[in-house]
Amino acid sequence: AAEWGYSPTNGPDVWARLFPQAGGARQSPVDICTSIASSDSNLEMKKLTFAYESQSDLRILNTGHGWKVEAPQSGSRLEGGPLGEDIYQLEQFHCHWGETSAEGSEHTVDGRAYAGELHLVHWNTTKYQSFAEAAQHPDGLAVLGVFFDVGNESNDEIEKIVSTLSEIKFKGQFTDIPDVIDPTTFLPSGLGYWTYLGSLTTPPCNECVIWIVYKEPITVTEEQLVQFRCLSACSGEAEEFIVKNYRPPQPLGNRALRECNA
Ligand SMILES: NS(=O)(=O)c1ccc(S(=O)(=O)NCc2cccs2)s1
Ligand SMILES: [Zn+2]
Repeated sequence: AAEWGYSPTNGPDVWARLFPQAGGARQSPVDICTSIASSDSNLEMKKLTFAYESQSDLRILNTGHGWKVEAPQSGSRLEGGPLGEDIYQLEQFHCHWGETSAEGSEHTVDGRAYAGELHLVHWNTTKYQSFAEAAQHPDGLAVLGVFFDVGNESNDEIEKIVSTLSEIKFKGQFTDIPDVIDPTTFLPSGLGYWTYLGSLTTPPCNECVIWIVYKEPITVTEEQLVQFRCLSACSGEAEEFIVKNYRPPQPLGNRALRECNA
């Protein structure tokens, strides 16, 4: 079967042919129209809380669509906010970027794209026995989205990722990140967020994600994004750089978009 990707022949506009869910009514990402976001009082009451472990030797993989850090953290907990009474556990994190820093995020805010977007993927361990099972249910996954702004300060935690990319230039390659990674450091200082019910933003586009998108971006440098774009989408000598791997916004439809100004 033809491999999905982000080019005109295998990109977001044709995913629904191979992956029917991609044409569903609760797809992600979406454009966050700040004027329709409703500040929902009970989000304020149930504070979103997270607790992560610092881990070293996490495996980073070139998936052919970007890099992904496998971080199954049985000790991590994400709960509260829009997550009801369930506890979600970190499974992996990855990010999306564009050919230039004028684009790259998946979610947009009042039509504005950021230079990239980090996704911390969690699954509902209260209700489900595995990540794969959770991904088959409407409340199975919770993904924290963090926007990237380009600035002069290099992001030290992202630098730990960047420093391994030369070892995983080709699709299928993986290596261990020697540095200690603390996922908390990826989060912005301001913890206000928007939340809505959506999907995976890549095939199979399962409609199983409770999205939590932080309002405040974190800063990375242009050089760090340039390094992301040097990853190859192929496993062999042929070089096809992963210069963009974001899905454009999908219709919000009649979904509620809520905000919490933590
Ligand atoms: N951009 S995003 O955070 O919405 C993700 C897209 C894919 C993700 S996954 O790596 O968790 N695979 C999901 C699965 C594949 C098959 C069964 S579940 S997370
Ligand atoms: Zn993602």
